[in-house]
Amino acid sequence: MSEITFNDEKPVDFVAVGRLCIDLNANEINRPMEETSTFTKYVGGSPANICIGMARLGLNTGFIGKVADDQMGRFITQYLKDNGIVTQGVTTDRTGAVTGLAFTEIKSPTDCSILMYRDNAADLLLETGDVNEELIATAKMVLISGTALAASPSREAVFLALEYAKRHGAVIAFDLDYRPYTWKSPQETATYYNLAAEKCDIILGTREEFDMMEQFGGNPERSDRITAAKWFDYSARIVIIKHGKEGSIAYTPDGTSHTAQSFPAKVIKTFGAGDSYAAGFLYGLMQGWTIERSMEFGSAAASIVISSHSCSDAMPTSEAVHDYMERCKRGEITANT
Ligand SMILES: Nc1ncnc2c1ncn2[C@@H]1O[C@H](COP(=O)(O)OP(=O)(O)OP(=O)(O)O)[C@@H](O)[C@H]1O
Ligand SMILES: O=C(O)C[C@@H](O)[C@H](O)C(=O)CO
Repeated sequence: MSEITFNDEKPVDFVAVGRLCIDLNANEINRPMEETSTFTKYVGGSPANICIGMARLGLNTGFIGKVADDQMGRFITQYLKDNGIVTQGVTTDRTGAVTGLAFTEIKSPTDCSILMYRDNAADLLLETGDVNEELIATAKMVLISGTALAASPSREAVFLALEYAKRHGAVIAFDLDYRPYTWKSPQETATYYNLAAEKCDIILGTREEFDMMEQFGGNPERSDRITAAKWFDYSARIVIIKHGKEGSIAYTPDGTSHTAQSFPAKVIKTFGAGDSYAAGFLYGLMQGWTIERSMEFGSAAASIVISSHSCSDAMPTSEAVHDYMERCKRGEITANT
């Protein structure tokens, strides 16, 4: 068992707060975007992907975010509904803001990048008045995502969501989801990330994301243990540092570390790994599994998503993850990278 317990009387398992966007993933892969003609449209944005992942795994989920009053915004809201996600916390911008677009370039399984169109993006216009306290009050877990801290008024909305989550006893997870393009300076970024992380029970990020938060000093060796230890003086009960294909490590306040290896994958593109890992890991915790078992499940979910063309649409069911793990054990799946 992990140290984390959930209030079983609450009807909603999981609410994510933050960005709802569109991914346009290149259809002609293994080439630069200059040579790509067609893209497939998917719902995107890290917290959206995680929430869709949790819904696919069978949990009751809801979302708090803002969409543009356009075809893309309506597509996103409908997709969430079709996946059984409660959308009462999804508001619509009325100022003419647009939907953030992420064009993904897949040059090779290990060389992927994202070209962002995020000027006047609706998701960053989420206001404090849009944060649905009623929905948060019904949730066992609330997840925030770092990109929503990049600008006002979304930044204040996230801090209010944290306040509501604390008030109503939700477990709070923070996926660092650091995207440099939405921020003005590294110093500003680290300031707000650190302020938010102080309030969270579970913090998930890559080594590079934690490096960004530690830019004011204190961990020159880039030690995962030192990174994690800092947060146990605040609210954290689990800190996970992800290392891509090398796997991941979790720390708990008693100083114990827990590791997970990655699963083999026929990688198409690497983005979406972190989101599917988060969904699988948090789902495992909510089933009362150990941290190791939850990390293993998250790692297998990540391998499935990176072996697929999309992030959101490829989020697996629980049966699909278990099946994948079995097939890996039998040696039926080997890595291509
Ligand atoms: N090439 C890979 N092969 C197998 N598993 C992988 C690979 N890359 C990532 N993973 C799995 O996904 C998990 C999270 O990956 P990573 O550390 O890259 O997170 P991330 O950087 O947040 O992902 P993203 O690329 O979505 O932003 C890893 O712990 C691992 O289990
Ligand atoms: O909004 C982004 O930054 C891109 C995401 O939409 C995309 O789905 C992704 O990178 C997943 O991690």
